Amino acid sequence: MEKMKYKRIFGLVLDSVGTGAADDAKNFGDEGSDTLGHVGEAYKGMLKIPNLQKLSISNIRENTIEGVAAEEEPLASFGKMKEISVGKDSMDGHWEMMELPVVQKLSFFPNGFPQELLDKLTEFSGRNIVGNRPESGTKIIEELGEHQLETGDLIVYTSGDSVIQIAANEAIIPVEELYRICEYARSLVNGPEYTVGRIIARPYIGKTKDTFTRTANRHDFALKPTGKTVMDYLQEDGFKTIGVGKINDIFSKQGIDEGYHNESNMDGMDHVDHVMAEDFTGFCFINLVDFDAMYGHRRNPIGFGQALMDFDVRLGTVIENMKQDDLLMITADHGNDPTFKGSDHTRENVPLLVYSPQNKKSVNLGTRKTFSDFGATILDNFGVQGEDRGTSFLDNLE
Ligand SMILES: O=P(O)(O)O[C@H]1O[C@H](CO)[C@@H](O)[C@H]1O
Ligand SMILES: [Mn+2]
Ligand SMILES: [Mn+2]
Repeated sequence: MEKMKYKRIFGLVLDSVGTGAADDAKNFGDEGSDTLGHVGEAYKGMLKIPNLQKLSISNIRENTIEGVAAEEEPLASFGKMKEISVGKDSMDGHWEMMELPVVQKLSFFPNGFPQELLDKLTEFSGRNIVGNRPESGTKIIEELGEHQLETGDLIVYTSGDSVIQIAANEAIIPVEELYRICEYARSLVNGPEYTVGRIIARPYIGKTKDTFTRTANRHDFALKPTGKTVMDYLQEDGFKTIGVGKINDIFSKQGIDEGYHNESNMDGMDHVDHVMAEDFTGFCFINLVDFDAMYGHRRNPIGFGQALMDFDVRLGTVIENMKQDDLLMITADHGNDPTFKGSDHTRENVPLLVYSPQNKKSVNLGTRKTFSDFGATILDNFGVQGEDRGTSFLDNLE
């Protein structure tokens, strides 16, 4: 293939690592949110992310991240991306990156779920339902977990996203049973009346409210992609597609040849190291979810910063291991400012860092009009025709 500039492309999504309120943040009540900026402020100059810094994480911003200087000679090309999908959840963000922006109306449940849905869940599972409101997942198990241990009731809750989340103590509702209930819930909300982005199984362990801990058996049952994605088109043309972490759930495995489940960010980076040692031609799409699930939603800026610093060390290894014809693109799927009100995602622009050892220059890629530019660039590289919903920046990279 004559045009193929890069043989392997690694797309690395730092889940929820946004870089400042998007211009439509007001519509979401998210004006003033800035995940990276506020994590930097919480660290008062002590946030040490030298590899992200080298790649130019502060160069993309109007004000640099505290303690992280803008580089004079950055290693990567850099920019930001703006989201056009109607929501600010992981599914919206990742689908849009793969040229499938979510423009249909999804169902949200700010006042709890409709009774008919709850009745069906009870009938299927033989269990009563408690919760039934938007809430933080760790708060709701603290509140209702002991009740669940006594009664076996299901804890069903939502958030600002289009989600039905079901929390279940593994000791009393086995994970397999929980998954079956979630699959059933999935079948109820694929439209047209209710169209829900994700059903999320939230298993946890522990005997008392102070010791309840969620486990890595979390599983997301997303809406099936409503059309073809960049990964489908790559696969059809014989290029290899690999999903690491939540990617597999978010696309219901559609368009993915080889998938890896992550136990944590560090486990995810182990998978990345493993995949990098393989010889393939194609695209590896990676999601690291701890930033979001463990620190963003928990509104814990110190934990968030530590996760960034831990990731940064592993990023150093990735950079060292990259081959001449590899391309690394680092971005995020939405924001989740750990200093913001509430516990929901925040509508932010996301960083875009694009690095290859073969590139000689650092180019400012500006603010991309849609996350789909990410996928368009991948297709352009491999000479594959897709939906043309984004603008490739391949030719900007030198
Ligand atoms: O509070 P927890 O259970 O982590 O849930 C959060 O995780 C979901 C998926 O990102 C979000 O919609 C938010 O509700
Ligand atoms: Mn996400
Ligand atoms: Mn989240």
